[in-house]
Amino acid sequence: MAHPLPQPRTVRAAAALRGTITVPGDKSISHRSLMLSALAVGESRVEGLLEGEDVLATASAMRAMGADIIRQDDGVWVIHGVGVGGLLQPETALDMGNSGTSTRLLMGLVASHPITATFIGDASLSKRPMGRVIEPLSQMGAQFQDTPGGRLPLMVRGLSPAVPIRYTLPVASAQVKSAILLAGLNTPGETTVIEPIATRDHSERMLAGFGADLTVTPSPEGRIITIRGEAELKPQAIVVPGDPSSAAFWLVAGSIVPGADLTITNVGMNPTRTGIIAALKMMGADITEQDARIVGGEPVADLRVRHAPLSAIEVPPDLTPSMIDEYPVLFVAAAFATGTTIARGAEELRVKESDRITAMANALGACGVACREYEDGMAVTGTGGAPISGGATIATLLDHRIAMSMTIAALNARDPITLDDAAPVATSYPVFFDTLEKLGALA
Ligand SMILES: O=C(O)C1=C[C@@H](OP(=O)(O)O)[C@@H](O)[C@H](O)C1
Ligand SMILES: C=C(OP(=O)(O)O)C(=O)O
Repeated sequence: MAHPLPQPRTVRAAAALRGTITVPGDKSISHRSLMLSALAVGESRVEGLLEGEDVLATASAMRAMGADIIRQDDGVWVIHGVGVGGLLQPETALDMGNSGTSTRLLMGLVASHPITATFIGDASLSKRPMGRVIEPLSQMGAQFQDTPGGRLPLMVRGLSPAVPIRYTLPVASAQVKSAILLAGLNTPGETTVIEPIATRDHSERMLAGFGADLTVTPSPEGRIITIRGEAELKPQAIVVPGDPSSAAFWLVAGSIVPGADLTITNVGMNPTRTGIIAALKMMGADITEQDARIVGGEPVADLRVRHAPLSAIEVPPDLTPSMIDEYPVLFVAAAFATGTTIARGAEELRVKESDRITAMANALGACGVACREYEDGMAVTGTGGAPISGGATIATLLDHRIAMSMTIAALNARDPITLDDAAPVATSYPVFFDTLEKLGALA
């Protein structure tokens, strides 16, 4: 969704943050809920769906391909699907806005249907690499319009029946894995993805939950995930847990603002997503997990975070996939730690909504924090808990996570920090500033 005018916003230091808050539904699970429900025959119901722009882009695209998707007044989303193999050719280009997940996963769905679709997106998405899905989906028989560099806009012509493949992921990406598995849903025979490094497993859990014939086998090469195609999906009632990637902002806020004591309820605790909690705890963060339970097949818990002195760490590279979206806010935590935190092995950060290494080095640097960029990560030298200087205007670069991370940094800065454009927050967390206000932090 294009935002015609930038929405600048200035954030000042906050007094002790205290209270109990919730975070919106998980973005990854929300996208997949809509896609799989749209492929099941019958009525699915989704509670707690993230109503952020990225997920709304998925909803519009699934409607354009034939699914009936409505939001009831009580906030429950009701979907009547078309059946696997039943997607219709969209009449106009599919506008994916800012959402890499929508784009790559939907390319997978189109790849094995006898339809053609054109994908377009905003300026940020149009710079992101699509070659990573073009390559395996081409092996399955899909055709892509000639696209030097593999960027949007991109036209995909699917093939039905498509060709099953066995594919080892060259990059640790849940989006690439999911694109192939979704293409495999409508492909005869067995489609296999080998994942040398485990990434978020929501697609596997949800495909199995919808009744697809899917197996996951650990092996020395990595996780071997096989889906038997031409499946029939059964409609489901889904409850989406709170997004741990959104909770991460409050975990860092609670850690760096003196006197803070926050409880975030109903946070998804899928182990493929909780790297940020492990990293913050290694730094000395005071985070406790309460009332661990299972909701809709996913582990959830309430998280309590209290202000605590943080110490620098070397972030273990094996945590990277389970905290890939949380590095910007981890760099903020590092800015308040004692010592120099070093994160390496995270080169994927350079191809997100912005180059998140350079974006955060520039943003924190402008606020007086010493940062050193590496090709695959960053070193950040912290204040030992004292306020950062702040007093800068930050380029948010159509990147929601840069905007929210620097908002959190502003909560313990001597001078206010201005975001040149806060609108991107709506892609994953439309009520982010409402929650800050509720906590009394938007004086
Ligand atoms: O599959 C998903 O839902 C996602 C996978 C990750 O991307 P990559 O697969 O590119 O690592 C993540 O950054 C994104 O926010 C959501
Ligand atoms: C990288 C992200 O999302 P996407 O790839 O879906 O745009 C994100 O939410 O941080």
